[in-house]
Amino acid sequence: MAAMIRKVGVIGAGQMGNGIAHVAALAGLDVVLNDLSADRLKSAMATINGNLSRQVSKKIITEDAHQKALARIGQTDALDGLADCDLVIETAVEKEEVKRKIFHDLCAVLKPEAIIASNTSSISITRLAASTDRPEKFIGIHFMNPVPLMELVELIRGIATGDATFEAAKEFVTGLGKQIAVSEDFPAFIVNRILLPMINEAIYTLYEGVGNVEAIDVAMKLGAHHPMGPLELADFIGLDTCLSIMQVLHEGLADSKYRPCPLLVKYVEAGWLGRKSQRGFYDYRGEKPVPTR
Ligand SMILES: CC(=O)CC(=O)SCCNC(=O)CCNC(=O)[C@H](O)C(C)(C)COP(=O)(O)OP(=O)(O)OC[C@H]1O[C@@H](n2cnc3c(N)ncnc32)[C@H](O)[C@@H]1OP(=O)(O)O
Ligand SMILES: NC(=O)C1=CN([C@@H]2O[C@H](COP(=O)(O)OP(=O)(O)OC[C@H]3O[C@@H](n4cnc5c(N)ncnc54)[C@H](OP(=O)(O)O)[C@@H]3O)[C@@H](O)[C@H]2O)C=CC1
Repeated sequence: MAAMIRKVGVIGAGQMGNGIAHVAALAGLDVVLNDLSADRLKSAMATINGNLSRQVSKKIITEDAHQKALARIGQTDALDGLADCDLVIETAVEKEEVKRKIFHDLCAVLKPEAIIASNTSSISITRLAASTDRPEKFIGIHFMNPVPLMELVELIRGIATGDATFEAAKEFVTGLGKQIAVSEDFPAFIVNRILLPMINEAIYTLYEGVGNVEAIDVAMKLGAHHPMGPLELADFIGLDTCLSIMQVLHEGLADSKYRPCPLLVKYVEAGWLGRKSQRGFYDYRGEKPVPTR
């Protein structure tokens, strides 16, 4: 584990923040999880506890490791609770103005030698770095969902990211037992540059009536051996996040092939964001997910 990274701050206690706190604590690091409300933090701790228990019942970790990891995670609803962290990873919503405001406020309280990272799915690391007081200590550390299960983390250097920051991030990620893929700082990096247009095309396939939700997901699961169908995966990622990534691709690469499907826009406008809001391409409110089209 990177000698200099002992305490990790995580901003945003959503599905990614929970996962990052979970794997960092299991790796023996002290973690401080931040979100806007105490209620959100309480439910995040319950989720992390449940996910650790799942790993105990699958014999992936011991009950002792579960309890020690939980005890390593502190919580704060104020950014100054992160002041003495060695690394702070931002995992708030995929909206550039929200992230820029967080970095501005964080820099005012965070110790100067600390590294700041964003888990953004798509937004320019160079641009986000420019909203901090330390672009040479800023980097993209992009985990995949669900964090405890997925092996890959993308590392993205902004134009100003220093070698020492890159090496410390690499050591941190490797210490979590993850593999690294290095991506240049272009919209949506590697995984989402390839994955999200596929998901968007699946939504066009639904929009144009080529197949219904079930047919599209079964086709890709059994016909292409994808572990989840593209619409099931979109719900899993979050439709708001999928739309934001497509918008960054569309604007950043100025190519109509990245146009977000109007049906995706409509679902987000309805507040049907997938699993996290209980409704998306499937309705999750009953015992089993039911297709909404
Ligand atoms: C958008 C971005 O910026 C980048 C991205 O992340 S893109 C998304 C990348 N991820 C993928 O493509 C995932 C594709 N799906 C898969 O690989 C597999 O379905 C999977 C690994 C997620 C699940 O594998 P599985 O063997 O079926 O797991 P299983 O034990 O049945 O668990 C499934 C469930 O637990 C989650 N899960 C399992 N163990 C977990 C753990 N320890 N912690 C957190 N979540 C866990 C699963 O997502 C799912 O949730 P529910 O039970 O609530 O429905
Ligand atoms: N979902 C995915 O598959 C992946 C997502 N990512 C990226 O990770 C980030 C988070 O995504 P995800 O976890 O799915 O999103 P979620 O919507 O699950 O969680 C985001 C969390 O951030 C909180 N939040 C919002 N604003 C602030 C703020 N100013 N300060 C602190 N917390 C805040 C939200 O609170 P509230 O709900 O109260 O607004 C929520 O708890 C995004 O940048 C996304 O692109 C990266 C890889 C995969």
